[in-house]
Amino acid sequence: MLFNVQRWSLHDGPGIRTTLFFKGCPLRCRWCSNPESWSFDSQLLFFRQRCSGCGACVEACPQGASQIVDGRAVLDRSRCTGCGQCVAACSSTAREVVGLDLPVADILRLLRRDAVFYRSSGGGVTFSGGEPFAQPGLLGQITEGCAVAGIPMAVETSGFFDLDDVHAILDEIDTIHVDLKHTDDAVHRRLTGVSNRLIIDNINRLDTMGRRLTLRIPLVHGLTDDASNIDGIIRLCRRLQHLAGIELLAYHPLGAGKYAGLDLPYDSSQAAPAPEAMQRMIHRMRDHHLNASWVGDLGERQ
Ligand SMILES: C[S@@+](CC[C@H](N)C(=O)[O-])C[C@H]1O[C@@H](n2cnc3c(N)ncnc32)[C@H](O)[C@@H]1O
Ligand code: SF4
Ligand code: SF4
Ligand code: SF4
Repeated sequence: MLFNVQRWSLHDGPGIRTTLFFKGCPLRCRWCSNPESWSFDSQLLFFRQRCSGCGACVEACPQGASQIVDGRAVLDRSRCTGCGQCVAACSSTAREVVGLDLPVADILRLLRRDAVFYRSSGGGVTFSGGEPFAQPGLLGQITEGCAVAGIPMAVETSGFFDLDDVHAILDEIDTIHVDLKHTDDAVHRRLTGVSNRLIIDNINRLDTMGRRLTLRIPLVHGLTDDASNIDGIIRLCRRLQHLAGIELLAYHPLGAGKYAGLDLPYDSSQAAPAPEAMQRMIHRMRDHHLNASWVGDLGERQ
């Protein structure tokens, strides 16, 4: 299952791209801008502040998951299956379903239709998410179809996957972006819910296999921008033989509203490091002959 298909994307790899966002992720990064990607199942986003209390969703719901209480709709998530039947009934755009269960043939048709733009711009398809490697069956069928159609492929991954399971898929993918959120395992567990050992192991294995990868670091002030993390990343990167570059991503709060729509808590005190601190990190990495750049909110590179 996907949760979004973004055409004309300019920042998820070279050229003009179509980005496929895969649903489902084993991590829970505190700052994640795509919390609707976490669950592998279809889900309802419910924006309470837009609700007029008309009651149409109560009629439409086959599960009895919606009720009107004090003039506003209340959603019982334990009953909601994310079927989306209430969405069309709601004239206030208070409801939205995330989850696209598209047949692979339709996805490939869409990509082939955009292929003319890939050819003229050096672009292609990018697999993102969520964690694209967490759905190896779907990803494998799409990569197979893209390989036949000659569509260049890129991936944005958390690095948290079983490399042995996805070896053949990786062989088809041209451009690899792997995140590393923190080099300290205990901190990584606290911030993302999982250990970083598999991620670091995969980065090292990909490098040993001769794969050129770009390492991405999301920088959240006070969480991932500490000197020990930057030093740890420098140490790791200096050992890699095929590193294409390091991209520092400054935290942005663009996903904040979706947490409320999913009834998830969000820490709105999170912030990006100051621009001067970002520049210092870049220079420190460059002092170690690493090809580091800063990618801003809108994908602009500095
Ligand atoms: C949404 S993720 C999808 C790929 C994969 N799940 C991962 O984390 O690498 C794509 C990129 O967005 C970054 N990202 C996620 N939330 C962010 C935020 N609030 N601010 C800046 N970058 C963020 C991730 O670090 C990752 O490099
Ligand atoms: S998504 Fe389906 S189950 Fe959930 S509230 Fe709407 S109609 Fe009911
Ligand atoms: S249909 Fe929409 S506006 Fe009407 S009660 Fe339900 S959520 Fe509120
Ligand atoms: S790994 Fe990516 S998609 Fe998963 S929680 Fe972290 S930022 Fe979000």
